[in-house]
Amino acid sequence: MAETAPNPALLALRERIDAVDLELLALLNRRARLAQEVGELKREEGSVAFRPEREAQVIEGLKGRNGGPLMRDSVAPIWREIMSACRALETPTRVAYLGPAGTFSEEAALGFFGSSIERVLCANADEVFHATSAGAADFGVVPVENSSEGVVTRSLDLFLTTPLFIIGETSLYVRHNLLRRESRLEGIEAVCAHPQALAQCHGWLSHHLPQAERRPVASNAEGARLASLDPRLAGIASTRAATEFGLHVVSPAIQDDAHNRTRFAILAHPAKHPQPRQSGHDCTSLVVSVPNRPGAVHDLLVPLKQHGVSMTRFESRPARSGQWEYYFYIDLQGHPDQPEVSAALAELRAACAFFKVLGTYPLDSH
Ligand SMILES: C=C(O[C@@H]1C=C(C(=O)O)C=C[C@H]1O)C(=O)O
Repeated sequence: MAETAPNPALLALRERIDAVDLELLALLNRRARLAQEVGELKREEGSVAFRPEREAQVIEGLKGRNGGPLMRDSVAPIWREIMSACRALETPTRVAYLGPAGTFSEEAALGFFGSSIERVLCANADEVFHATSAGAADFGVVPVENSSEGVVTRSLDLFLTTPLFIIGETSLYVRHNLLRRESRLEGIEAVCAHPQALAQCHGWLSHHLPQAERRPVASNAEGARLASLDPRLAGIASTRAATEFGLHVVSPAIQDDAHNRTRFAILAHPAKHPQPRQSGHDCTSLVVSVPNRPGAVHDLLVPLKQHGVSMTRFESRPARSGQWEYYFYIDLQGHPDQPEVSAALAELRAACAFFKVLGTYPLDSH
């Protein structure tokens, strides 16, 4: 297309945008200075910098008051970045998650904390729990549930054996792409990806690459890295991973379920981070087991009904006792500071052989 002379109306509008950007920059710095003062106060009090319930309230408040034309859904990602940058002036936030760069866990971590964080890349979920327990990271991010494949069993099992608790959640639309050094499907001998991704793309792989071996590796980004080294290999990963490893997107969105979503839990150590306060839209996660007698699971649900507390999730996992015993992972709506939630929890505790609150946290505000 031939370049035309710049339209004077366009130039004038751009000048006005530049002026607004300068105002915004000055306002953001005013906000940043206030956050620094908050940081000093918190240091004097010995309290932590990151307050997920406060951040959730800021975002909810602004979404409610947004007069447009900015889209309601644009508010959360913009303010998450602003708050991330402000928080970084109080103290660095070290976040552990499954690496290498380009994983969906990284996307979840950046979506929740914003990009002003220190990244602690881990080889698997066990390492994320370990880094967060041992203090090498302030927070951990692990996948807990996928909308097409169900629970991420390793993460749930690890909740039982560590002192960590959940301080937040975030979910992502997970779009898988077939990545390769070349831009065609022919000649792919193996597809390297995380077992969850291979499962989420099972139908597509059977149809389009029936001969190719499906090779499970530690992460999708690791699969992409392997594909960048060998033209016979393909990976299944995000477009960010394609950029990271210089690969072509041979086929986009190959997951069998168009609405494929993964939910991630944000973990912290209770000795270093307080339980988030009530935000108004909270979730409480528990893991319990019941005595092995008739009606025990029914008895679990009675206190919830009696106190009008909604259950949004009920998942069972084998207790590995060899006795057909189970742990139940339960999500309730509400915060223990609400009297009905606290009463229901006390009755539940009395009905259970094992009872552990995994955390109370603001619902995902995306
Ligand atoms: C500034 C604060 O500290 C952090 C940064 C926030 C922000 O930038 O709005 C909000 C909550 C905290 O995670 C605060 O607690 O108000």
